[in-house]
Amino acid sequence: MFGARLKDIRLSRKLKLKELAALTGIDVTLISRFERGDRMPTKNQLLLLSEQLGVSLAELKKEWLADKVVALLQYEPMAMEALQVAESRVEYLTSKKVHDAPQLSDELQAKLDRADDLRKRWRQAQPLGPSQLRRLHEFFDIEYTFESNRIEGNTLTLQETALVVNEGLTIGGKSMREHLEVINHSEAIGFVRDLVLGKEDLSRRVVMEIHRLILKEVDNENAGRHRKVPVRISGSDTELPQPYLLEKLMEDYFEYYELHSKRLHPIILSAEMHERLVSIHPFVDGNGRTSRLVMNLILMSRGYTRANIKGDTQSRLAYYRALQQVQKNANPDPFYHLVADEVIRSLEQHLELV
Ligand SMILES: Nc1ncnc2c1ncn2[C@@H]1O[C@H](COP(=O)(O)OP(=O)(O)OP(=O)(O)O)[C@@H](O)[C@H]1O
Repeated sequence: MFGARLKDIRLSRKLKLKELAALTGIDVTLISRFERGDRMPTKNQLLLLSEQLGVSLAELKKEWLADKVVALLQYEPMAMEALQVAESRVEYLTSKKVHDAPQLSDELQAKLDRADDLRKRWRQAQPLGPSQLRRLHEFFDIEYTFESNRIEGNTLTLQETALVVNEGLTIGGKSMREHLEVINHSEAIGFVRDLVLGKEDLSRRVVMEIHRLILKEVDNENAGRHRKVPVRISGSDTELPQPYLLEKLMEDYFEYYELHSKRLHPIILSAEMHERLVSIHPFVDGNGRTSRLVMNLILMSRGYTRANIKGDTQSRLAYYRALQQVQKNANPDPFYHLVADEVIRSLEQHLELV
């Protein structure tokens, strides 16, 4: 217990109560109450006590926090269950170093610098004429829909995707679902573009709306709603959070964004928000497509062009492996590189066409 520990340390330092009070500036009766467990010090008082007693703040704080948890749970019949739930949340938050800025290698920093140079050139090329803009959109939107849906297993070719989106044609031998996936993804790109134009930032509403568009008519019951069942990612043994954790994890997700949106490089931020969303996996289906659109909303709203992660087998496996590196080894580096490479490639392609 905190009080007993505090008293032990004070006595081991051969200090009387009033001596510690004089050293810390904390009232003598208050310190006596701390030691009896009648009162708890504030964070500031904790710091003063640790400094004057020559004991690490972490050591004191551990006892202090444990007492707070006990005080909260001691008369609750569900105390042990609540602790288990809290434990997995805390594990998630600490493993992701939620509040730390990541360390970037020189190689990665060089890529970010290169992307920023290209972005500057892309900005200088603005504004584009309406017909040029339309051609660019047509070209890159179709390619993006094709690749993102290919990752998910959609079998329409690039040409077929273009025919469905541009001409409204139906492709013989392909399911209704595959057609809807193409149309929906294309609509979701339009939604993201409107957000960028209207300067609307990432938010819960935005994520839910992107997801709703992705699953519209394909699975209306789950479109724009969190899953209520446990899920697995096929071919991966990554443990995904139980449904009852989703609300809190999504709250943390948006809190992370708020805390980091102005601190991280936009490419790193977009990679983080992508990876975090797929690792929470809040939806029964469509998590990948939604997360890739979220990543692109972040990039586009900061003046970059879209990162288009490819759906061929080799690229898909590299993408999955990079995600797995974050989930299993808390190593985001390969995923940062992957996103940075795609942003650079995309900017180069856009610049070639203007
Ligand atoms: N360890 C992992 N291995 C593979 N995919 C992972 C992993 N962790 C997260 N994911 C993400 O999960 C997505 C698959 O989830 P889900 O099937 O819900 O999404 P989808 O949009 O329907 O499909 P897809 O993302 O394949 O297009 C992958 O695309 C990837 O973004």
